[in-house]
Amino acid sequence: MTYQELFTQISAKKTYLCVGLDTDIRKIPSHLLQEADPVFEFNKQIIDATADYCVSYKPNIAFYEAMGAKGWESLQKTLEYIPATHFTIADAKRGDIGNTSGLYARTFFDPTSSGLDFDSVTVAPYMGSDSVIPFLEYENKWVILLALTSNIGSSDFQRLQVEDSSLYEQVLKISQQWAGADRMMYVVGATQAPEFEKIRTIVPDHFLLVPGVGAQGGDLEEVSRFGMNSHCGLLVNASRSIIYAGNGIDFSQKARQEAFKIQQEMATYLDLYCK
Ligand SMILES: O=c1ccn([C@@H]2O[C@H](COP(=O)(O)O)[C@@H](O)[C@H]2O)c(=O)[nH]1
Repeated sequence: MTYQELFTQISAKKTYLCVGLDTDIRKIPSHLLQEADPVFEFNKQIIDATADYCVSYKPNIAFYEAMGAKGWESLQKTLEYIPATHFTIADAKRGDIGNTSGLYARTFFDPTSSGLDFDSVTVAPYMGSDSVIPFLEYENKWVILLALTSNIGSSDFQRLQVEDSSLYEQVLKISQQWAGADRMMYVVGATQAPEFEKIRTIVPDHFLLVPGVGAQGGDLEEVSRFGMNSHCGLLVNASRSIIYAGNGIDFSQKARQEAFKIQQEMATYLDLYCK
């Protein structure tokens, strides 16, 4: 999916919500456990219930890897079920020496090899350019580079001062030599709202993937006010607050209501701040 296609979806549906498919078999409603593939059945119902109100889905790969071969199978079926109109993110946080990164890229971007055909993958910048560039060798695929994450520990390294700015700002500056806003996004946590204004001076055009609203307490209004650009430029992720909004037979209805609530709020912010 291209930058323009993503913006077209956002404008048409008045939402920049990304639903996180962090599906933990220990947390899904018990009536699904009798299904042949409970994780896929859960995801399928969540997707059916929320697709109208979001533009993106982000399975966090940890939740699938933890289940071994069966988890990879559920992941593949889930990815195939997501409508082509929705931008897909493999939240895998990979990155290694170039030779190995090439194999990670193949895992998420080459369906003839792995069966997976994601639009994008999250990548850690720590090992530098040669660890990221192999992901960019796939046409029409995106790298989403970790910049300023939502967790407390983000200050351990990401906010360390390097020359005249913090390490995460250097990540934003230097990585722009590797790809433009049409192929690269950045992860910035919703819990870091005061930083968004500064971030927008460094990367005015890029999309930011923003996890941390809902369960982590980030403020959607603040993120939107300080982070939005003229092409929206935001994909705001919520995982647990949507997919586990209910735990009974009506779990998907509850998820739909939660996604609808966020979409309604986002429609207001698009009118106010997408300029
Ligand atoms: O900085 C980051 C980067 C990634 N994540 C991931 O996003 C979701 C958030 O889930 P919630 O349930 O909405 O809190 C999850 O997959 C994280 O691993 C993040 O939270 N922060």
